[in-house]
Amino acid sequence: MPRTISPEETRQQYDVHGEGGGIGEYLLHRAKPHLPPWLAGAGTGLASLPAHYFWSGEPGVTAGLTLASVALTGLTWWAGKSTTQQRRLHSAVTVAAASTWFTAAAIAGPGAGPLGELYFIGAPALALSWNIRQILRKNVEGPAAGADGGFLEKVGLAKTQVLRTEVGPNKASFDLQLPRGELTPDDVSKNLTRIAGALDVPKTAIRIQENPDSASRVMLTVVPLDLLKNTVPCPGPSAPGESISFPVVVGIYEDGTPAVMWFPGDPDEARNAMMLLLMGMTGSGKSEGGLTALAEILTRRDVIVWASDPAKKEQTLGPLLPAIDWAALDMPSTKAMIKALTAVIPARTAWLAKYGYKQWVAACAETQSDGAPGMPYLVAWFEEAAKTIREIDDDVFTGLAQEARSAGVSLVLSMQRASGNQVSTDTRASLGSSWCHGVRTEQDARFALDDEVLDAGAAPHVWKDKKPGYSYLVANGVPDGQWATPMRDYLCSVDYLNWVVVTFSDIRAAIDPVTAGAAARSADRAFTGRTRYPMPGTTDQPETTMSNGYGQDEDEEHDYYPEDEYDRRPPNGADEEDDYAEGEFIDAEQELPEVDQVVQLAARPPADEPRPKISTAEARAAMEEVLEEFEDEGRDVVGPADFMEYCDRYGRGRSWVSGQVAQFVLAGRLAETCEVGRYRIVPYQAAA
Ligand SMILES: Nc1ncnc2c1ncn2[C@@H]1O[C@H](COP(=O)(O)OP(=O)(O)OP(=O)(O)O)[C@@H](O)[C@H]1O
Repeated sequence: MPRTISPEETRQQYDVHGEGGGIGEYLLHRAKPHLPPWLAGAGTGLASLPAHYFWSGEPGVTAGLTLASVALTGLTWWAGKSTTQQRRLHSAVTVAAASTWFTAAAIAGPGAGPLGELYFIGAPALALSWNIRQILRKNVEGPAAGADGGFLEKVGLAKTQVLRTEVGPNKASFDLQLPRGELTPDDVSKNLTRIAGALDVPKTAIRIQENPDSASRVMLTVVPLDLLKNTVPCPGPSAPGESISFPVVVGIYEDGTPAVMWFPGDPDEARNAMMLLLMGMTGSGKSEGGLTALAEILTRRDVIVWASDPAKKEQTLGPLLPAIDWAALDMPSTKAMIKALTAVIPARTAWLAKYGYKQWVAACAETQSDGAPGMPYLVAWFEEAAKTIREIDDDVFTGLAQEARSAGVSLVLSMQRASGNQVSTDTRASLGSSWCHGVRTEQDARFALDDEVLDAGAAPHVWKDKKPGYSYLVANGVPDGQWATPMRDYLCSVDYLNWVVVTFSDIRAAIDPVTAGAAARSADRAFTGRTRYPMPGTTDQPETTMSNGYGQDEDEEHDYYPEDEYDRRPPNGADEEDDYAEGEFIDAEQELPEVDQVVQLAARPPADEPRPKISTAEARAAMEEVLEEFEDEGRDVVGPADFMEYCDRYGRGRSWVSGQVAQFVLAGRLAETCEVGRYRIVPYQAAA
């Protein structure tokens, strides 16, 4: 890396070119730095003469000089411990040789025995050894090459200085001072590929961050090893049962910090509600990333999701459908959802204003002071939005995105390529946040990421579809230093998605009367008759919610919210006939055993006595009670057949009970054993 050129070096350069005076002066000047070892040698020789004159024959001095010689050598060795081993040894040998010779010369005389020869051979040899070290330490290529071996010059950043270096285990950051008025951060961005090439790392390993206070300073970050290359399974909900105003964690950055996004705005943080463009070419992992975000959202207590996927229908959203309030899986219902949103947004904004909220905050979802039910946040998620936009007037989304912010609504549009043909510049601009996965070309990347993010080193076009789940998140609340930092989306297994759907079903918010009323008036049966999907583990068929009077009369708004709207499944399910214990196989050919006695245990219930009608929530609670009773009885292992003995308490058939047992397994309350159909009870604390 370059260093500052000192006045001394400048003068040396000046003199090298022979412009500083005559030859004698030049030679003296060049020799000066090498004279000290010679002067020290000469000084030692000269000092030995008076020392011998005064001290010869004095036994005390002899002992003192010998001790001083040893002490000086020891001190040199000790003092040299912070330097290189080579320099430490060289210094100690020099001091030992000089002090020993001086002691001998002071006692016996410098000319005694071999002392004279030793001096005239040893002193120049030692002085020369120091001169050689000094010459080798000097930069033979001259100051222009710099301490970085000319690296920055090679990559087009000549005269740049490194002000600060920070080196971590897999990350090196350099604060660069560019030559003022000559280079700008743009020149660094233009040269990122050269820098990456020179360092032999991929382009995505290099990023720059401009200094907000100076256009002549940038921070260059190099992350040589790709720590994101392994799939990162979703570690579980980040804030289970909390408000949607908590951050939604969707992946990790390369330094292991979580990648988070915020859906509602926060006036204290000057953060707007998120309107998100989720983009990436086919196979880049955007749908899986979307599922990760949706799964997080669906673990929160005060948010509902409306989602549309007219292209892939149930394929993408499949496992999450039971937790989604309105899933529009064809174009007519998607259009109805958009129409409903245009009515819902002003209705919600008016409600917020009525209760004195400037924008949606967690308190909006609580019961209000006058007893009015709260209003959960609404996330409207449009998969394959390009197809939808082709079918509708694109400007609808522009208006929706602009108005949704103040209505406690976030819009998410997912598409492969937000080009001008697919989505208008206005809509793109109104979305504000983007989550960009691999794309085909740099031009495509520009549809989702601003030039400044690309200039800072973001390069999703390098990934294409070869690195699924790699992404850049440029969203409200994400510090701009992270915008060009690659992240890896968590990958959620279907089991995990099922677990989320089941585990949080009880705390998940239901739609509020204002939103439901406005949607019903606007979309009518498309909303009121929307399909509800059965919980995983049950065999119930998707069910269409009944037309329940949502409709034209505004005064009936509070009636739009029937309490048990979600418990409309027929209480006995469609499978009651199938009400026998697992493992009971009846061989029709086998002869029946003879009856030897009849035991009457209890009066039989009348054959046509209906099962008690209780809601699904009550039935689930009863199942949980039964499980707890088993636990209290000290049973370790149970199976669906055990639960069936108590089916009157749930009023449900065998397949419903089996479904619930499957849900206990998904929730970790029961664990599979090696015996099919038998499950070990996991105590509550261990299951949590
Ligand atoms: N975060 C991830 N980590 C590891 N692998 C992933 C990740 N996300 C996706 N994948 C893999 O990439 C494949 C494609 O992902 P996905 O279906 O989400 O792509 P897509 O961008 O939605 O494509 P399309 O537009 O065709 O639906 C997945 O089947 C999965 O195997």
